[in-house]
Amino acid sequence: MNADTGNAVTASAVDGGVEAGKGAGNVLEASSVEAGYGERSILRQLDLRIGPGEIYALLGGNGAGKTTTLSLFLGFVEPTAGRVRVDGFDPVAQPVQARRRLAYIPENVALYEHLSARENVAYLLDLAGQYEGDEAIDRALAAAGLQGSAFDRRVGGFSKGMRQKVAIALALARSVPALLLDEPTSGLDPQATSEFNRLLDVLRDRGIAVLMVTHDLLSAADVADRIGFLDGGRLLEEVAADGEDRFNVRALHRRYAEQAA
Ligand SMILES: Nc1ncnc2c1ncn2[C@@H]1O[C@H](COP(=O)(O)OP(=O)(O)OP(=O)(O)O)[C@@H](O)[C@H]1O
Repeated sequence: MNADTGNAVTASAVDGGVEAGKGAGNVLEASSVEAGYGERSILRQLDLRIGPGEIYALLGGNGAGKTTTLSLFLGFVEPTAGRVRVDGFDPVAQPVQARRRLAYIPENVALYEHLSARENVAYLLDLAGQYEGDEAIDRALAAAGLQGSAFDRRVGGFSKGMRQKVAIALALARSVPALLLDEPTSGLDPQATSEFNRLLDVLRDRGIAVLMVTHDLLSAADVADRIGFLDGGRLLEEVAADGEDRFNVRALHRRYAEQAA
């Protein structure tokens, strides 16, 4: 995918304030969706619903349609049947409203390399017409787990984990109800992965609906509230976290390996 965090922000700059969402219960919703590229059908009867404060991990082998699912919510792929909503708005028919309610964090976060973390967030918020002073930005950067000493450093030298924190700070400062993540833990070491997962806990506490596309079963089992398995554009199975043990990781792994085979 080519979109970056800035695209969503820029597109949203034209829309005024974010009024209460129209989606009753579900922030991200795909119902009986058929979608593809040209004549090629990719997503088949896709049903996906993610509520406020819910973290949903979408797993599936290469080519299963995970990124296409993210593209649906971003309005880059138009369904040929069914319905897609972001906080009640149709991403194709109402792109400005839908994108204003959405933050998208790609596998590699694109930032302005010569600007500091604080300047990046300030600039992107300003473009969105949502700049409310540096104090709010500092609060968002701190909530995203970035160390204070990094606020004024150019992001050019930041690790993937630090760049994600800047992008999440932007999402927090924009007060978006929904967040899309594309393979957020690929290339992160176990400590950075664990830090990232704890950051998702913060997003859950703030009531943000998170759709995370990933191959990282352990991370999904650690942080997700529900895990969905996509295969050939169909959602084959959904499992929900249950009790203290949350998920049976061995069973999940078996399931995933069978499906990918
Ligand atoms: N822009 C496009 N035009 C045509 N076909 C595409 C396009 N983007 C993706 N596809 C095809 O759609 C199918 C699903 O791709 P998608 O990127 O959604 O899968 P994925 O589950 O994200 O895979 P991966 O884990 O490899 O990222 C693949 O067969 C892919 O080749």
